[in-house]
Amino acid sequence: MASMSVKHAIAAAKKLRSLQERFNPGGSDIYPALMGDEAITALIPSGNPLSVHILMFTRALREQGTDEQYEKFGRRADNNEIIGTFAQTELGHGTYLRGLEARADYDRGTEEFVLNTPKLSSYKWWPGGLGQTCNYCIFVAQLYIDNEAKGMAMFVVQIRDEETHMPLPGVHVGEIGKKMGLNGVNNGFLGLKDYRVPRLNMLMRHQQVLPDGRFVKSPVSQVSYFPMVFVRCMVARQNSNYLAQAATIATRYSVIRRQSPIEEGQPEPKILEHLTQQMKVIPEIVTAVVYRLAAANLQNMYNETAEAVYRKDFSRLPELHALACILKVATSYDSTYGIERLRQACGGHGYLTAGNLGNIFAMAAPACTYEGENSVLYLQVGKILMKNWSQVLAGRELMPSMAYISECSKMTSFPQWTGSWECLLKAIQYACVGSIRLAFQSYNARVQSAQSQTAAVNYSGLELTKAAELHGRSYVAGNFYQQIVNSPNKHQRSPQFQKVLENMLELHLIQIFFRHLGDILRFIRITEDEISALQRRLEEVLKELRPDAVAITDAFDFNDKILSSALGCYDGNVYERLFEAALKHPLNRKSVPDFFEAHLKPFMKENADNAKKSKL
Ligand SMILES: CC/C=C\C/C=C\C/C=C\C/C=C\CC/C=C/C(=O)SCCNC(=O)CCNC(=O)[C@H](O)C(C)(C)COP(=O)(O)OP(=O)(O)OC[C@H]1O[C@@H](n2cnc3c(N)ncnc32)[C@H](O)[C@@H]1OP(=O)(O)O
Ligand SMILES: Cc1cc2nc3c(=O)[nH]c(=O)nc-3n(C[C@H](O)[C@H](O)[C@H](O)COP(=O)(O)OP(=O)(O)OC[C@H]3O[C@@H](n4cnc5c(N)ncnc54)[C@H](O)[C@@H]3O)c2cc1C
Repeated sequence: MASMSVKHAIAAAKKLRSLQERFNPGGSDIYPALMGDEAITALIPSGNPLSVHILMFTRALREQGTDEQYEKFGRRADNNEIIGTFAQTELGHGTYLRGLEARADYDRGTEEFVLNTPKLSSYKWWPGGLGQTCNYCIFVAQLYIDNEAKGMAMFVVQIRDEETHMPLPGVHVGEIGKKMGLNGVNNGFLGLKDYRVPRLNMLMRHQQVLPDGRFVKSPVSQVSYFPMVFVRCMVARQNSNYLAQAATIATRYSVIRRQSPIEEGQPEPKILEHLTQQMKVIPEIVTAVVYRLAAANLQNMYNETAEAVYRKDFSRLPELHALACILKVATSYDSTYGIERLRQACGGHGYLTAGNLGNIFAMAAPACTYEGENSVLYLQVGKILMKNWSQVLAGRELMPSMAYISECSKMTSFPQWTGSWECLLKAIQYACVGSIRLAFQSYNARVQSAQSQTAAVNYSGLELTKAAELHGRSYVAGNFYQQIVNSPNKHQRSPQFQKVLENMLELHLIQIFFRHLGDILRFIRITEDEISALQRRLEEVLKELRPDAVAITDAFDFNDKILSSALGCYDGNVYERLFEAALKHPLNRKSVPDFFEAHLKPFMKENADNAKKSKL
């Protein structure tokens, strides 16, 4: 599987090169890489072994290395002359980066770093492509000078000979084993023993070690985390894509499959005529659209921030970090749960490999873990919200994506309930700010009672993650509302198209309202009649969107090869394709399976003989 994946990945990487040249000659725009990676990823159901090379290795060399280091290593990596990965996570640590055990000791006598993974738990473990594909890596280690820890640093390390691909002396490298999915990615392990690299193999754009061993600290230590921020932005887009693929499959199947008359004596309808089926499928279509728009926004913000960081302007880093965390978590959670809901909406056939929904789930699900485990990132955002609430209390302005927090903090009560879109959006934001205030009271009380910040974060963790989740909902719903209601190109849309978009906004806001009704009722008084009115509107907007469901998913424009699903094929010949796939199964090559003579027949005969004996 790994070699097939590498073959496909190389073919797609060549396509990526032509995309890059067509869309952005010589540029470093992310979109061709994004498209290329999506194409590669979608065309290789077992995952793309070059993904981390494309997304992290090349980018770290460009953003963390000096111009000279880019010339030496980055250009060859961009040109796929060398293939690398990003080796940060260890067998013993993934989340807690300050606990990483791999070390780099500076030897001023030879102007080299001596790299070691001192214990088994220090082995790098998980990096994509590390097992067999890569001959280089970015090796993340704790930097030591005269045995004094200086923090994390990144090193360009060659792990295999470029001609023979043999592991180099001092390198212990291999595959970590079968996974739930992505088994074409050859995630690997790496141990280094007294492995020496020249001083100039440490990426030194932001921090330096001088020949005499003097250390020049980075102006902003967090800039070394920047490669992860990019991938979190990527995950937001990639996972909204996975959800869109699954929604396309389930929608097409739901207008082919007929089951259970709605009226006695009537013919069996398409299953998408059942209201409960509409509630399983249509909200997922809308969620895919909502996150694709949010991810595009985030990507633009990433590009702007990356250019600023390149100019040593780090001012936008904190906001990008917060948004990248919140969107990575929200899209990976919602896409993973949404794909499983869509699989279930396809009944038994949804469980067949020929439907491909299981594989799309297996591709989407690990994003809840990699690039920052989701609940850890929610806690990270919770901490940032605490900091920003202190700013609100001090009357200071907040970053643009948190401006609503200041506005809501000035409201003494929630205005008269109208049920309008603005009202629904404000209700979600108001509940978020109420949750932030409560979390802050708990967190601050703990800090005031002499608990350390880290301990206070831990013991306030449930309220911090709730506040973070609602902040994510507020940001995503607010972005969608702006794009539908206040977009500058709204006038270019046909009235019919605008109506479909507004129906999607109506559905998204009502769905989020009902999902967080408990959180909202904690801070806002809403009557039973007002809630029942929203229930009616939910049923109504599902009915309104039902005729557009296929057209919206067709507009995602996934061809049959990308969907790779007998349930979601464009021509709708589901049963013929399911049967065709079944007949291809190896067990159908013979009428009598080999196990009959070897196992089944003796087993049945032994039981028959025993039955006869027991009658005698
Ligand atoms: C294989 C896939 C195939 C197909 C799919 C194709 C495409 C799909 C897209 C992507 C998938 C492709 C590849 C994925 C491969 C996966 C790679 C990895 O997983 S790489 C390893 C990822 N690891 C992590 O993310 C580690 C998580 N941990 C952390 O980030 C930090 O430890 C944590 C943030 C939790 C804590 O940071 P720490 O410095 O220890 O402490 P603290 O929280 O106090 O923060 C201090 C200070 O720094 C600020 N900060 C923290 N992080 C960042 C950041 N990233 N950027 C900017 N600022 C940051 C933090 O806010 C705080 O600031 P203040 O001091 O409070 O001001
Ligand atoms: C498919 C895949 C590809 C990957 N590719 C790469 C790669 O290319 N390069 C790379 O370096 N890494 C890679 N990783 C590793 C990934 O980054 C880590 O798995 C991830 O960062 C989580 O760390 P961990 O596995 O150590 O989990 P842990 O951090 O041990 O998490 C286990 C549990 O502990 C909880 N926990 C941990 N810390 C805290 C805390 N402070 N507060 C509360 N709860 C906490 C977590 O929430 C989680 O529930 C990959 C992983 C996967 C699954």
